[in-house]
Amino acid sequence: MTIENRKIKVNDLNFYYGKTHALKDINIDIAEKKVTALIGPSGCGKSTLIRIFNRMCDLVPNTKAEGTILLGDENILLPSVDVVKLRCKVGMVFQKPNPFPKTIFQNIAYGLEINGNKNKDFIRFRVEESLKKAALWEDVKHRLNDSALALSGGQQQRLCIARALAVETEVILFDEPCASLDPISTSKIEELILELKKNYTIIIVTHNMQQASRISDYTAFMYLGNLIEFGLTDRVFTVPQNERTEAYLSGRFG
Ligand SMILES: Nc1ncnc2c1ncn2[C@@H]1O[C@H](COP(=O)(O)OP(=O)(O)OP(=O)(O)O)[C@@H](O)[C@H]1O
Repeated sequence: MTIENRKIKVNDLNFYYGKTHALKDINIDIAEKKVTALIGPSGCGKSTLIRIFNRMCDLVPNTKAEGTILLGDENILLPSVDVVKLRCKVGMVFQKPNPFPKTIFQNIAYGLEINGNKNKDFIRFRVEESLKKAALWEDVKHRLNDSALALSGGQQQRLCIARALAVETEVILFDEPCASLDPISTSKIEELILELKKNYTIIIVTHNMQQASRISDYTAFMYLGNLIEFGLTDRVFTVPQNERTEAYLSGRFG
């Protein structure tokens, strides 16, 4: 499927963990400032695919990636890519909120400081701006020096989102961001994702089909390392073209 306003282009991507062929000939375009959901049964390669977009997969020994992934014009799979810079552009939010055991303020300032920002006014401005964008400012503005670990699970997840937004982020990867949250915190994160897509390109892995249909513009269905079907979410959910997509969406496997 051709996407207008493409932010990422994946060409003939194969990925191996040792002998395990986890991603097979993946070709997919990710639209700019839209939400793309990756769905499919356990072990189909969703997390592997999302983790390649900021080279988190490099952290696993004995892996191999083949093919190209263009972010703008840059092939992010090239060994010469500066992964620290890449991870600033392509931020990630995990299943379980993982704030640093530091204050709320320091959690967000950290990414700016390791990027060489020394201007305290700028850092304060960015911390406030990021917390506002993550809909957390009102909750924490009077206690920025409290430990981040004292926040609720939903607040911690919004803090992790704010942390991802503080640097020069263009793409945000969400790997099952609501899996450990209650329904109210989940709906806040969903609202936030819809707000964030005005300015950011978003890719989300989810096991929750309702969530995928509520918040995504495009859906990719994966199975055994293959990309089986990809298209506009409304179309994939209402008239799936592949029988495995249809079986998965109707709860017949997975
Ligand atoms: N660190 C690893 N080392 C070896 N094999 C791995 C590793 N991580 C994943 N795999 C394998 O790669 C394949 C894809 O796994 P992946 O975690 O990407 O699937 P998934 O669709 O995200 O699954 P889930 O929904 O259960 O999280 C599986 O066969 C898995 O066993």
